[in-house]
Amino acid sequence: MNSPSPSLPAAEPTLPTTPLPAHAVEVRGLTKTYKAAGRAPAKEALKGIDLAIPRGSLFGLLGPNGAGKSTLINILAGLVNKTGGEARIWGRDIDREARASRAAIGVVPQELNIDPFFTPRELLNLQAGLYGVPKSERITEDLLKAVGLQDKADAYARTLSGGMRRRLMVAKAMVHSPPVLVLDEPTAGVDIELRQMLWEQVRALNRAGTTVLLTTHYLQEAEELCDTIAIINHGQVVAMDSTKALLRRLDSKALVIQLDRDLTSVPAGLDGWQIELPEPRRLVVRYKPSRTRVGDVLAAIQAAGLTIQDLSTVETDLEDIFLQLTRGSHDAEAGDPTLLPGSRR
Ligand SMILES: Nc1ncnc2c1ncn2[C@@H]1O[C@H](COP(=O)(O)OP(=O)(O)OP(=O)(O)O)[C@@H](O)[C@H]1O
Repeated sequence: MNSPSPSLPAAEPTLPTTPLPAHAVEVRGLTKTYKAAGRAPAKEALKGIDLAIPRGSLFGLLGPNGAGKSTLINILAGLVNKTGGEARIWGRDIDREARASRAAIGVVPQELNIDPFFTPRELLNLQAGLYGVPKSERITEDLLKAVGLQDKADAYARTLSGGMRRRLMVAKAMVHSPPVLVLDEPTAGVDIELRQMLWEQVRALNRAGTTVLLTTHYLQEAEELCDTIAIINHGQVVAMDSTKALLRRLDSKALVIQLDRDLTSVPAGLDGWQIELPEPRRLVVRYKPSRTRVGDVLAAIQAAGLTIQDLSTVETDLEDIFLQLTRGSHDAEAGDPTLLPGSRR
């Protein structure tokens, strides 16, 4: 497979020239209530979302199932009508300047709905036509190259592999050179190799100037790829910060202690600690570095008559923060925040 080229078509838009906005996307007090239908009651999917996505960022939108991510993206893409609030894409209001705001965004949906009887070149030209891009301004060949599909430019889409189809979808979303690209769960269900490749492609697009907004269920994906992250839960933003700051925010560490003998339960002398015994010879102690010194933890272990054979510390990761902020909202994802190292992914 060809690697996507890092040199992608310039992302700065051919929209009427006004000063570049500080924020590629700005959302204020956005609400959405789906009306009651049949027996289904009305559903307040977004309850006043405020979001500011810096121009040039690689922004991750995280949240458990049903948090409102798709609703938010679909409102930005002009596919769902909001109930209240405001949204601007590249400085263009989605109501008052609907055409301009839509021209500023490209959306890669989760489903790979590609017409199997078109070739990638035909498909991109067709899409460019839909966006009214004149033939002389089309960037079909650049896009095919950028996503590593120039060799497949004239092959029927049905003969493309899953990975190629995904890359074609990214190219399709870029035909009108939008400065903002939205990817809905870009690597859902893809294998590790393809995921790495798609990440590299997303990074390349971002380096070339495109602001990227992606939703993901994979916390590792957000942690590795995104410079800024918003976590939404029950239709509200519960955290928005740089990935680094978010990771610093949780004052928590885990000490993993290997013992010299098997235990059947945590010794009574350690009752006051947040402690678990995932294996007969392994204790995991969670503590707050701002309040507890690691020496105190070790002293307590020794005072309980245990001999430490080996130990290591585990830093907080995004999963801890996610679980802390969305705890109780979703059975499958909001489990015990003291999930043990090694049992997470
Ligand atoms: N067309 C609709 N009519 C009624 N309710 C809807 C509709 N679309 C979404 N909802 C509800 O709105 C809430 C938010 O859904 P949304 O799809 O935006 O969440 P999500 O975060 O994208 O979840 P997922 O990760 O599962 O796609 C959910 O409770 C969902 O059931």
